[in-house]
Amino acid sequence: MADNSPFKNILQSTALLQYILEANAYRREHEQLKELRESTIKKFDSTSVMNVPVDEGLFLSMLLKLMNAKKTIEIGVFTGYSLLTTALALPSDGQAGVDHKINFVEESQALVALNDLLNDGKEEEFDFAFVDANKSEHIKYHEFLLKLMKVGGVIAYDNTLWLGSVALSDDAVHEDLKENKSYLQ
Ligand SMILES: C[S@@+](CC[C@H](N)C(=O)[O-])C[C@H]1O[C@@H](n2cnc3c(N)ncnc32)[C@H](O)[C@@H]1O
Repeated sequence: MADNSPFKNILQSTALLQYILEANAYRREHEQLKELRESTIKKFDSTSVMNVPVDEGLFLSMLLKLMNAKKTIEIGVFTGYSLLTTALALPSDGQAGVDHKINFVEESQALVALNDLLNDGKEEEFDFAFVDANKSEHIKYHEFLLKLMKVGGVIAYDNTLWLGSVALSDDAVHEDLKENKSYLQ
């Protein structure tokens, strides 16, 4: 979320966010994640980048390590910032790199992939899930994930606070959104 964000009302705390990023998050970002973030910005332009922000990546990483998560599921990959964050946070079992930690399912419909996992007998196998795909399907993902997660597992949803808009008046949100219709997609 950069200074040039078009969401004037939604992002009232840009200065605070910038401080968090510069004083803390950027300094702790893994080298490969930095490379991925920069090449994503180069390829798609900075205003349309959908990767999770650096501070959120660090939070996910901390959560995974605290939980000692071993098996996770991610819905909504884009260029893989949160996926690589997760892979780097999982234990390596003595092997180098992260390839062996990722089973990428190339399926444009997450609901199909989730259903396949259940049909393959993966019930109660996952410690952690991160959901960052089609927002209107979140509730359906949730129903599948409840079956796929172990008891005590954690399901994390991106955009839960919707850039802070949940705390704003409808008028303020609409003022931002009318100029940024893509935000609703
Ligand atoms: C916001 S991006 C994910 C960003 C990613 N978590 C990251 O940090 O780089 C959303 C992704 O979900 C994918 N997506 C949208 N609808 C989907 C669906 N129904 N099934 C699977 N993936 C979907 C999009 O193609 C896009 O890659």
